[in-house]
Amino acid sequence: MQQYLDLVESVLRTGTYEENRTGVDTLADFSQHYTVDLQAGFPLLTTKDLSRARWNSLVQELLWYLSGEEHIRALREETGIWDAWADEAGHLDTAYGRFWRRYPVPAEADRLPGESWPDPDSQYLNEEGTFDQIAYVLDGLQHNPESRRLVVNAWHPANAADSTLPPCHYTFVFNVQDGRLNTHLQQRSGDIALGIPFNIASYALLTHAVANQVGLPVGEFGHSIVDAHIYLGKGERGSWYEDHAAELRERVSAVEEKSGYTAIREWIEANAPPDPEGYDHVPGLLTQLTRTPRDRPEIEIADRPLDSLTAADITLSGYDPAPAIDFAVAE
Ligand SMILES: Nc1nc(=O)c2c([nH]1)NC[C@@H]1CN(c3ccc(C(=O)N[C@@H](CCC(=O)O)C(=O)O)cc3)CN21
Ligand SMILES: O=c1ccn([C@H]2C[C@H](O)[C@@H](COP(=O)(O)O)O2)c(=O)[nH]1
Repeated sequence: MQQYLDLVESVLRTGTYEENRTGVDTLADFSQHYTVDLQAGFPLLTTKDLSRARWNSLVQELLWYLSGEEHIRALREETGIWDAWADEAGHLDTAYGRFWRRYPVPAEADRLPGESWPDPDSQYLNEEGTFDQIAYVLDGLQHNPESRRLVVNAWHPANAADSTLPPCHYTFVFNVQDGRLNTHLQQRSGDIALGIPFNIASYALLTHAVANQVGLPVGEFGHSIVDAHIYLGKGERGSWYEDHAAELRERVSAVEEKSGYTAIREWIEANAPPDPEGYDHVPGLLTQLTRTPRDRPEIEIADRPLDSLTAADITLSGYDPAPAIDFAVAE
């Protein structure tokens, strides 16, 4: 997907050196946006291999969001990608599905005069009194597809203020135009090497699943990322970039052929302190920039209700990626 390579290149070309809570410093760029045509194939990156365990992690993560579960007890049987942020019992400070499917609604006594809230027998309310945003948007797409209010919000300000990991992808909107289902995602913070490839594929998959459900063809995926960043490594490796970010920007800006990215990688490996664990994502992303995106794979999702979808209902075909690249996750 060329849009991903353009994003990587843009952060390398204009990003600035920033510190953050993880202790792994970043090169960060403000406000990135792109759109992807979902009719032109499924946007699973082909410039690195995301098949097998990685694809399974991605699919299971989306099914977990849709399950509405606030814990990862079932998810962690399938993948370890959320383990570092959960406690022994599998609970998280913030779980996407909890807010997608069970957004808290004020108790009657806490409602202000004149405010509108659903009737107790509303089809969107769960038995516990929470609001099912997915049921709301599915119903809207079926009965009122021209609506411009088909928003799902994972951000609860009071939870976010206290959480160790508030949602990164925090609001999405379905928007039907020209008879096609578009999805726009708003993300406050994006880990370009690890999180973003998952986020793109995950929301593309969600768009296909919802499109199937409501009988619409897929349209486009639009993605806005506020703090788009590349992790630079721990300790001395990370701080090496503080003095070399400007030179990196110049070198990337001057590249004319893909082989130029290999030369920058060699310059880093020859000069920067070692990074045995792979917390520096720049070399692996430069490798991806040397690669040409291949034809996109296709996705097929069995025709069954969203709530009963399993991984076996989702089939990826024609995926022919370049070799895998390992990146370590900053916690
Ligand atoms: N720094 C950071 N980046 C993230 O992308 C991220 C977080 N933290 N914290 C919460 C979630 C967890 N997510 C993650 C966590 C790990 C991988 C990861 O390690 N991916 C590997 C392979 C994973 C596998 O074995 O399936 C990859 O190569 O894509 C991806 C997304 C996305 N989020
Ligand atoms: O879906 C996700 C989830 C997380 N991320 C990344 C973005 C940041 O690198 C970290 C979160 O750290 P904050 O300090 O809370 O921003 O996780 C992602 O890219 N995609």
